[in-house]
Amino acid sequence: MHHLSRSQEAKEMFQAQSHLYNHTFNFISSMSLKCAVQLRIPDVIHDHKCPMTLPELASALRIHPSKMIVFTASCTLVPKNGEEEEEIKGYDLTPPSRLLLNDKVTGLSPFVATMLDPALVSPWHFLGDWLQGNNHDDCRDKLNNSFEAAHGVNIWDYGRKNPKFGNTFNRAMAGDSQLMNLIIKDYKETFEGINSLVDVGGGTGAMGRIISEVCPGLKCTVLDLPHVVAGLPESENVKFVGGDMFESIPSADAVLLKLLLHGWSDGDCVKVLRKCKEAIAGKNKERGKVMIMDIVIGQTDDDDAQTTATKLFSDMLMMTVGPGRERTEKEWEKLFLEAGFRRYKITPMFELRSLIEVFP
Ligand SMILES: C[S@@+](CC[C@H](N)C(=O)[O-])C[C@H]1O[C@@H](n2cnc3c(N)ncnc32)[C@H](O)[C@@H]1O
Ligand SMILES: O=c1cc(-c2ccc(O)cc2)oc2c(O)c(O)ccc12
Repeated sequence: MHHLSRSQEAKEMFQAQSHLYNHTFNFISSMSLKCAVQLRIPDVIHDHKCPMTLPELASALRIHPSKMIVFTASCTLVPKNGEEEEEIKGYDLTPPSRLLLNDKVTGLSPFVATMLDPALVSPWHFLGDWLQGNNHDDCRDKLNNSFEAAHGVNIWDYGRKNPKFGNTFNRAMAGDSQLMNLIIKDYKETFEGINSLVDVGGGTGAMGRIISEVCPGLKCTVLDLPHVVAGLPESENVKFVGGDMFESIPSADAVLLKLLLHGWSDGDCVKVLRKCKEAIAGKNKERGKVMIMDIVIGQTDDDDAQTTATKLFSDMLMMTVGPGRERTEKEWEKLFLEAGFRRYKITPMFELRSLIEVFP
């Protein structure tokens, strides 16, 4: 084929156009992933027990084969080659799509579905106006974030008023906690000498149950909003308390804050941390500590580009769905000192999460 030679300037413009369209269409990757989760494609392939051809998959999903191409373009499927180089035997699961299986140990399908639920996506349409302080509804008081601009209430009141969303959100967070099953044993000594633990904002208790399985003597109290913990089944070692962490936190040897503080402003974090300090003051002073499992920006020098980008997306997300943000070590340290703590220790746990132990 004969190409007319283009000027360098025109070439750069068309490359720029392609780049721009790529960013514009990036949401299609997310939405294809959401659709794959909705259709339970990972479970269908897993249940088939060997790679599936596109016609087999299309038939199992009751989808026209021509429409299957969209899923091969998302990260959920990988082609398995046959003997001939060009021959594709079928499609199999990738490591990320294995995490989407409805499995007891891992299970991130609810996380994907919730993060891409219209309730969490619609606030992005309000971001520009919210950043400039232009609220659509003049009658409303100052709105704290784009979620409030979109829905008129904060995410927790929205979850209370819309139980379907609230339950989905809680399942998403429980799925994130389930992954801790893979490494919790490595952190057993972190809980040594601790007889009681309060998991503040612990949702439906997934983390409490995981910890109590590896530390059988440990009594765990899960504090969360009353509508979140109402009617949840308790066990000998995992109990629930409905309340408000800004008002009071039950006393214990240690307090756990998993993915909690990143959802709040610096001022709110300092208030919660002061309440945590009161909660651990009375008991086992030697061992008393706050254990934070959260994101640290720039955690290690060898954070790969994808991990860094994911943390920065998360920073934008926290600003959009709430008053929160992700923090660097320096920013975390400032909160601890302001709340009256003296010392902390950061241990990177895995790509997206660190354990920060904070001592009075
Ligand atoms: C992002 S979720 C984290 C859940 C859990 N820690 C985890 O990692 O799976 C934050 C939790 O904080 C709870 N929460 C929000 N405001 C709260 C408050 N004032 N007092 C207690 N819990 C609260 C929410 O209901 C939610 O379960
Ligand atoms: O909607 C969310 C999502 C998260 C979240 C982000 C990144 C992760 O690696 C895990 C979880 O956390 C939230 C949160 O803490 C909050 O207060 C409100 C909403 C969300």
